[in-house]
Amino acid sequence: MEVKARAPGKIILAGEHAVVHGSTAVAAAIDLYTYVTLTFPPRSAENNDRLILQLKDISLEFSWSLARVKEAIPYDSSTSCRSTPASCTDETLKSIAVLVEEQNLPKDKIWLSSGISTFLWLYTRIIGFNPATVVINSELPYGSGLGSSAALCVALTAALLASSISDKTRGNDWSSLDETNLELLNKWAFEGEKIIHGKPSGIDNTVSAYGNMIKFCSGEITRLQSNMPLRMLITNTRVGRNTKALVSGVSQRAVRHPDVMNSVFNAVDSISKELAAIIQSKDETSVTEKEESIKELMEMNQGLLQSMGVSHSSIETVIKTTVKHKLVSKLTGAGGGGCVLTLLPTGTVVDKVVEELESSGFQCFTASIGGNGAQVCY
Ligand SMILES: Nc1ncnc2c1ncn2[C@@H]1O[C@H](COP(=O)(O)OP(=O)(O)OP(=O)(O)O)[C@@H](O)[C@H]1O
Ligand SMILES: C[C@@](O)(CCO)CC(=O)[O-]
Ligand SMILES: [Mg+2]
Repeated sequence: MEVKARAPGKIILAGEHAVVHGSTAVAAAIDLYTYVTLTFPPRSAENNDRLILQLKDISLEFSWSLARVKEAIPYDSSTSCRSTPASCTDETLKSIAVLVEEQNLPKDKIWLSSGISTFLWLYTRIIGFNPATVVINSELPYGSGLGSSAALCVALTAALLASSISDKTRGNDWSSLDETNLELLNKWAFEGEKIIHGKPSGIDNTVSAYGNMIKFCSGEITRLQSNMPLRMLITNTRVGRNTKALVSGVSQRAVRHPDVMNSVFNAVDSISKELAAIIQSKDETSVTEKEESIKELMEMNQGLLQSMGVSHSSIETVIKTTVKHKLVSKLTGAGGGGCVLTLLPTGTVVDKVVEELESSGFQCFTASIGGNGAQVCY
């Protein structure tokens, strides 16, 4: 039996980091996906005692004997049920880390360890100790602020949950999960994100699961309906970074300067709320006026992100370059490198700015904003 699932990456239009501390943030799905294909071998097959993971786009394969996995991951019946998402304990995570170490990841791919640990946790909790081959392929740059970790957790969980849904309509079309399964999927994906991010807010897995555009605050989701054209240029600085470390850095700054950081987080909250209101507004305000307001909000958000300590010289270079072309930019996702968003007001011609950014070694692309969430195909 084979099940396929896909989940999109995302951009955060406003509110990253502050959202971890209870502020509002606004995020949208983009049309770049992570794909997961799950195949269960027939009982008679040769590899029916193994769990195999293939990362297609980076040409890596991992394989565990199920007996070894069973031995390493403590079995606790209270946490091994598909319908009750649970957190991975520190003890279990240590055992899983040993299973990952045994695969001897190449030194330059050590950053994949948390993703592989998350795979083992989600797989064994949702499916149990059954043999399968899981193939993962992603269109998203890894660790660049476009939610590669969340797309992995959401697509993988979608495939795992879908494999045991009895009411399957077979065919080649992608279909969304029903609300109940979507809610369950989002909870499991959040547990996966915890392994990769440490202390995620849940916004990345939520927008990847539900798609479209959302306003998110302390786990509360408001689906947004955009009433204006919204085009963004995405520039990947190609500077690698790690969301877990950046989130932890902001938390440490908040411990050192609680009053200042609370004011910063409150300001971000207001920015996100105002941005959501502009995007949804159906009043008489012209698109140009709305775009001017969004520009200013993005500029202020970037300033506050800088004061949280998550900007980077490469991000500043992108911002300065786009300002020369009268365009406004902000980092998106965790910062520290990764991707930068540049608002493209109606009628903007991007050729010149893209040329200048790419000549500095950055990679530019546009993506359609606010599309599908998680989908499955049987
Ligand atoms: N397709 C994948 N296969 C295996 N591991 C993955 C995959 N995608 C992401 N990961 C894991 O997620 C990590 C990157 O997650 P991280 O949260 O740091 O960045 P991001 O999600 O791309 O950006 P952001 O969180 O800012 O949106 C990688 O180091 C890897 O461990
Ligand atoms: C930096 C952060 O706010 C967004 C990462 O895309 C972390 C999170 O919300 O989990
Ligand atoms: Mg992430």
